[in-house]
Amino acid sequence: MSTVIETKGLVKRYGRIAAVDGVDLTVEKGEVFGLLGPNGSGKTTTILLLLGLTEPTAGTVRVLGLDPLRNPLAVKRRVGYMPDQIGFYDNLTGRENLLYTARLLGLSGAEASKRIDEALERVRLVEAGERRVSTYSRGMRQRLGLAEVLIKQAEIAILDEPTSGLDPQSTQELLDLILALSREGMTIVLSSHLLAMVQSVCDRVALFSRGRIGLSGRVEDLTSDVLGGTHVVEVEAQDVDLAQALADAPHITGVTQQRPGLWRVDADEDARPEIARRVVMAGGRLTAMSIRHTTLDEVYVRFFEEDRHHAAAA
Ligand SMILES: Nc1ncnc2c1ncn2[C@@H]1O[C@H](COP(=O)(O)OP(=O)(O)OP(=O)(O)O)[C@@H](O)[C@H]1O
Repeated sequence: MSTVIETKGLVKRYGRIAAVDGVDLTVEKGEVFGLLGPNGSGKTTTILLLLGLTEPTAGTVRVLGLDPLRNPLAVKRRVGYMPDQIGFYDNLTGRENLLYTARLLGLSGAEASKRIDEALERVRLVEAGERRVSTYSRGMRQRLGLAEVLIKQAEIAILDEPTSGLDPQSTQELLDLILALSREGMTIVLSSHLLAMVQSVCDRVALFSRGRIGLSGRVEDLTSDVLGGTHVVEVEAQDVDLAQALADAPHITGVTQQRPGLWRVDADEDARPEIARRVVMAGGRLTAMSIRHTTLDEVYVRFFEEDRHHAAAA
């Protein structure tokens, strides 16, 4: 693996506000890396610093081994950027917009047409490509944004809130497209405040809070480190003390009673068969059981709540 993005002690202050407050970030080639956190936590500012679009107050940034402030053109050539609000010429068609980008890249007519055809096909805008962008939905604009990244043959794509404002189906389509690009070797950095929605596509994530990265790592590792398990089983049962019945059960990392007859069981694998067996063995009556994966939203809430408690106690 080789490191393609590295920041050390990155700080960006706007007057008294530290938008980014000491960020150390490493992204490896071919990863899908998520910058996740609520509005205002410093994700966009971090992205602007990676692209050399704003100057750090302190710290260093290297993108593909280059300092984006000193080599802005070299970085721009090799890194595709899709901002939160993508600017297209609304009166031009999708294809004409891409042609404009291709000209800026200095591509010859034949090469530009070839790349545009391939990109439109890839993002499923072949027919819509002939229509004015003013008629596009938000999802189509986002896909046209990705087409632009494709035309550039970027080594890294940096996508700011790519799924915001999209309906569930368009979100899934865009995430599938991002995964496909990653499988072909493109490194992807994306930001989002919708933690659960993007956790499925990210190899690693960094959770931002107030300009800092509180936690980072693989999603499964974060959920098991912070929550003690990767699965949550909700159990409804009568005539049983579930905490006692599961006391020494394997793979169970926590049992919390939510109300009489209803428990949340944290586990590091699908523990439903063992739970069912133990309820019955203890003479109880199982009335319902459901399972889901733990989400990054839960990790976020738990971690930053503890963080706040520690800060308050200090
Ligand atoms: N140009 C600026 N001038 C002053 N303050 C700014 C500027 N840009 C960002 N900030 C502040 O820095 C903090 C971090 O903002 P940033 O846009 O990086 O957060 P974000 O996590 O990307 O949020 P969002 O999802 O809303 O874009 C916020 O408090 C914001 O108000």
